[in-house]
Amino acid sequence: MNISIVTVGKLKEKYLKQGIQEYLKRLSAYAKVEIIEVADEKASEMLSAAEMELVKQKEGERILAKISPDTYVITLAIDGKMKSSEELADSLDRLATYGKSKIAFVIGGSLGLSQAVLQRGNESLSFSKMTFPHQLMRLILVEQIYRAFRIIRGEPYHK
Ligand SMILES: C[S@@+](CC[C@H](N)C(=O)[O-])C[C@H]1O[C@@H](n2cnc3c(N)ncnc32)[C@H](O)[C@@H]1O
Repeated sequence: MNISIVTVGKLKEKYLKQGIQEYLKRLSAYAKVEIIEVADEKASEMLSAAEMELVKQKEGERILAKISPDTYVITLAIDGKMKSSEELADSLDRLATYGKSKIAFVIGGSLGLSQAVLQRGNESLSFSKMTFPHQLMRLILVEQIYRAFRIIRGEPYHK
């Protein structure tokens, strides 16, 4: 299975980089996982609603340019569908069974995802009703993908 995680902006914090690298290393036993970063737009605190839409639209175009037509896309959004770790594992297992070998998880920038990206998504996944910083979301996501593979393989992992 080829999994890409399409994200907005460069990851700066060392502690997040280290955590993500650790899970990518562990995941290499189960799948090819790559992180694709697209450039973020400068977004000051003072933007109008129209300007915020434009930021999301521009970032969205960059995201969509990285996704091939045959990719199954899972957008991450606060108001997406919540799943347990077992349900996420089951979804990934089913996708593999039905021949969907290319999967992209998409994390928005500080203002979120554009409508165009949400519409491209085959499903939308929520990690709770809370808002997480997009850079921390990467770490949470790679851990949950790793957990999903351990569950699929029936391998022990702390609860
Ligand atoms: C800082 S959040 C954006 C907040 C923005 N107000 C919104 O509603 O999308 C940046 C990105 O992180 C991801 N994210 C943050 N919290 C999330 C959650 N609880 N569930 C799923 N994705 C989340 C989403 O992809 C979001 O676009």
